[in-house]
Amino acid sequence: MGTVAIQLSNAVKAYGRNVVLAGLDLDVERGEFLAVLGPSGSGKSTLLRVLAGLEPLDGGELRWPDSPGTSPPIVATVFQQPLLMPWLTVRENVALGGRYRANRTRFDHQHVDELLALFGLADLADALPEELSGGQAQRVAVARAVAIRPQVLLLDEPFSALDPVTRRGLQAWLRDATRSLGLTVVLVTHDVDEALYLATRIALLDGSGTVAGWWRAVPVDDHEDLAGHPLRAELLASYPSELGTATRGAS
Ligand SMILES: Nc1ncnc2c1ncn2[C@@H]1O[C@H](COP(=O)(O)OP(=O)(O)OP(=O)(O)O)[C@@H](O)[C@H]1O
Repeated sequence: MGTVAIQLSNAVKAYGRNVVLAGLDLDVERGEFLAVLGPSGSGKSTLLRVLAGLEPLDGGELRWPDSPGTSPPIVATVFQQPLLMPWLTVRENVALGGRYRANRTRFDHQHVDELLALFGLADLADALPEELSGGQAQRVAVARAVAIRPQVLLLDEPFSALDPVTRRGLQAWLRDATRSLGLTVVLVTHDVDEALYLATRIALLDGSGTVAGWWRAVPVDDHEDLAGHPLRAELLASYPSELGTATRGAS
């Protein structure tokens, strides 16, 4: 196992009588791309909010073994919707991320320009969000998140609202971008193929608030190779058909 960046132990989270995380253990290794799979309502978004520090736990512990002292790593989160500031240009939206970091009052123009170039947004720098396609807007959202120079990037189904072709393109782009930045990534998704294309490790939630199984994965280079991916059938067979009905676990 690699160096553990985030460790969640025996996590419990309930909304009233609805117990969403029921003693869940999860670790995130530094530099990995972890995909968390699970059916709708299994607690993926809740788990991500817990990892982001946006949601307090009712039980258990969140630790950052790899960080100095007890301070958490710098974590950036991207949600299903891009949530861009509609009155700011692409450049200003991306710069906003960098400005929040360390309470900067001025934009780091060079860093913003580098990100715009890396994310293929240079030509759109002066566009407003209303002029962007869904895929372009989500790229801006990721660039804005990365502008705070995070160690960990948390992604909550960032491409779920996009058409399949755009989605594939963005998956390829995300993989290249996060690799070149050396980020630790946690992606929650209900799409087995998205997990197999992107992830170096996969956790499947069982629909009862714990993890049904873990898999090490070797991402494929081409979407066309996903149909024959050796883990695909196993993951699909293990996938809970509804909440609380995982068919079998895996190691
Ligand atoms: N803020 C909240 N208040 C009350 N209940 C919540 C809240 N957030 C989530 N829940 C409930 O927790 C459960 C898990 O929701 P969550 O959004 O984490 O699941 P999910 O796996 O991400 O689902 P989806 O794939 O549909 O987004 C659901 O029953 C949901 O209704």
